[in-house]
Amino acid sequence: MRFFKYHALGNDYLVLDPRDFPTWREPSVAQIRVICHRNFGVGSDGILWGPLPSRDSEFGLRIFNPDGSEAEKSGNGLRIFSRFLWDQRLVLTPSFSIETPGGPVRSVIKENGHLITVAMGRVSFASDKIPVAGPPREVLNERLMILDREFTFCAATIGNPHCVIPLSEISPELAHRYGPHFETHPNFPRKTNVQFLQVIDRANIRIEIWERGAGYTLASGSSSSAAAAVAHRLGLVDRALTVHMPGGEIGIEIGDDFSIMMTGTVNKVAEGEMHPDLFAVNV
Ligand SMILES: N[C@@H](CCC[C@H](N)C(=O)O)C(=O)O
Repeated sequence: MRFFKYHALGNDYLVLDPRDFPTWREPSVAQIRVICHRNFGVGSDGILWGPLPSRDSEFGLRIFNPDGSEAEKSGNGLRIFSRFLWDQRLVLTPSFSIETPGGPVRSVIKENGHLITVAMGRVSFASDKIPVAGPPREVLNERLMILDREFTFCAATIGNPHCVIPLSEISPELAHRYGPHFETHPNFPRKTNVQFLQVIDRANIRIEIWERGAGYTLASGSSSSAAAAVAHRLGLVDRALTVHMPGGEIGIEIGDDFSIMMTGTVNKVAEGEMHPDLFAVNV
C-alpha cells in the first residue's frame, strides 16, 4: 500500500496510485479518515486518487478531503499530482491534461517539477453553478449573519464552491471562529470552502482559509483562484496578482473570461508503505 507525500505551500496531500491498490475500487470514507489523520494515520489535508482512465484528458484524478468527502477540484492537489506524474515519468512532455470531477485542466511543468502552472478553468459567480440557495443571480456583496457578526460575502466556483469575505483585517483566529459556520451554512447546499480576503494593493491579496472537509489549511490553490477572481470582479485588483497565505505565495493570472492560470511550488516530502495495522482504528 504505497503512498507518495507532497506539499504545496504547507497544504499536504498523499498520492495513492490505484494500481497499488488492486482490491480497492476507491478508498472508503473510513480508510480516508484514518489515512489522513495526523495522529492515527500518515497525516494529510487530502488524498489524490490517480492516475485514473479518462475519456477526454490524458489522466483522470479524484480528490478526497480528510473527512472522507470528495472534492471536485483542488489547485494545490493538481500541482502535486502533476509533479507526481513527472517524478514517476508517467508523462513525457511538460504539458498535459488532467480530468477532475470539476472539469479538465492543463498543467505545465517548470523547473523540473518544483514550479508548476495549471490552467484551472473559468470562475463563475452564478448561484446555480456554485451552488448557492435562492433565485438565480451572481452572488456578489450579499449579507450574512454568522454568530455575533454580520459579514458581506461573494461566492464563486472554479469547479468547487467558494465563499469569499472581503475585510480590512484578517487573521487565523477569524478563519477558525467563523469558517466552520460559513462552511455548513444552509445557503450552501454542497457546503463551501471559505476565504477571508484582505486586499493589500492592486497586485497583492492576503487570504486566510477554512477548507470544506479539511478545516484550517496553510494554503489552497482553488481558494487563491476564487479569491483573486472575486477581488478582480469587485474592481479591487488587476489581472496579475500574488496571493499571500500563511504557507506561502501563489501567482494568479485572470483572463477576459475569468479563466485562471495558477502558478506555485511543490515539494516532495516522502514515499513509503502503509502498514495494515493503520486500518485497525476507526477515527
Ligand atoms: N486544498 C485545495 C482544495 C481542496 C478541496 C476542497 N477542500 C473542497 O472540498 O473543495 C486547493 O488547493 O484547491
